Amino acid sequence: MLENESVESREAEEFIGLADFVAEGGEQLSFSVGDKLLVHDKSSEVWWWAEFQGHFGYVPSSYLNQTPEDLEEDAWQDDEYFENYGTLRLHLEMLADKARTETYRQVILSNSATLRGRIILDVGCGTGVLSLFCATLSQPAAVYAVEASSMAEHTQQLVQQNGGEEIITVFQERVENLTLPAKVDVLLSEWMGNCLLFEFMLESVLLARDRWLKKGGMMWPSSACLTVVPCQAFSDYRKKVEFWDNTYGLNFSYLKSLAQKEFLSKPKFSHHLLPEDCLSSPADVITLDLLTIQVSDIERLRGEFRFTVEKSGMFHGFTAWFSAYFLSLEEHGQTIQLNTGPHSELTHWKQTLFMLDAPVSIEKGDVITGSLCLQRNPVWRRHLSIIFSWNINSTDASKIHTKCFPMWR
Ligand SMILES: NC(=[NH2+])NCCC[C@H]1O[C@@H](n2cnc3c(N)ncnc32)[C@H](O)[C@@H]1O
Repeated sequence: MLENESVESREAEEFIGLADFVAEGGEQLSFSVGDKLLVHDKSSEVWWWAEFQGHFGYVPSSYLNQTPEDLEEDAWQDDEYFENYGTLRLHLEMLADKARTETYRQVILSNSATLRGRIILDVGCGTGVLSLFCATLSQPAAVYAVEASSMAEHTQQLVQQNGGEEIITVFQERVENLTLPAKVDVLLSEWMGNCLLFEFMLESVLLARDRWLKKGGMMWPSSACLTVVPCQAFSDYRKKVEFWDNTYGLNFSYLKSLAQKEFLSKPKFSHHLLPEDCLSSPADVITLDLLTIQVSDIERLRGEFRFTVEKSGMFHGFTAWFSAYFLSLEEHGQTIQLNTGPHSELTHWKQTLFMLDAPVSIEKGDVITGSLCLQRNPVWRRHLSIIFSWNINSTDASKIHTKCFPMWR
């Protein structure tokens, strides 16, 4: 053991667990999200020799994150985050997204009578477009438009130039640090990131809800869900991996494993999934009730799925997207849905593609069962890991495949 320790104690690096890992077989080492492990040997790409609480074993490198020595930048990366939102680029992208912006406009228009005399909080108002919809399409008593970035200075101007200054008060502040004049009847926000949670602005929305939403108040969106479908992705796989088989007549297939690691280990944002590439009907795997969900719940969200393949083809991976639902303020009013999936009008989020390391040929009637886990990054608080576990036509635990996709750290 002494010899082992002297070898082990050399150049050990500290890493942090991004998600729970359950060892299969004696050689592997189990750990939970947030655990700090000492990695002694990274000679293999995929499996590292690590130590945790005096035990040694192999751990999957994709489940580990380097712990920043001293977190010189804050874990929320707020400076960079709010600097980005202080420029027009992202706001133009969101405002140019008609499906997104028109849905919110429709929600306010169809509830305009009931909004009369109410107080509305717009969390992360950006240019103030939603607050201006409230002030021009209905007669609320007040709208509190909260925006932490420097965009708020322009928002003040836009409110004045669109006749909203009687109703709308703009606050340039993080909503968590804010004292409002009164509690509110409606909390309105467009907080959804890629795969629903990325950026974790939802935490700010929930903290604002807990502090400022009146009992019986309305959350808009009221609920949201993450939807998943097994899919084909021939073009992506051809362009990223098969490309190396024949590169100007040369055989570069030696690079394919590097290509898999570089291009397939992270999710692909802004993927445009075509309906014909869906291998089965999609399923809502995770659903959030925005009135009752707690901040602690969003550390780790998990859902199961079971897909019956409806067409033979190649199983390249999974595609995910989200929907948001807006309950009516009127007793029997109609719920409005913003669906960012392949069967709805394209939005700026598009969909997110998660590719398997190697595609699997699949037949009509095959059954893909498994689970999806959204695990918040224990260090970088706006990031998460998405872990897919699945198997095909079997419930035999030994045949379960698992892949952990960091988004992004
Ligand atoms: N759907 C998204 N993924 N992002 C769109 C909304 C993001 C807007 O909310 C602002 N914002 C984000 N977090 C906060 C916060 N805690 N307090 C105030 N404004 C915020 C941010 O500056 C930006 O203008």
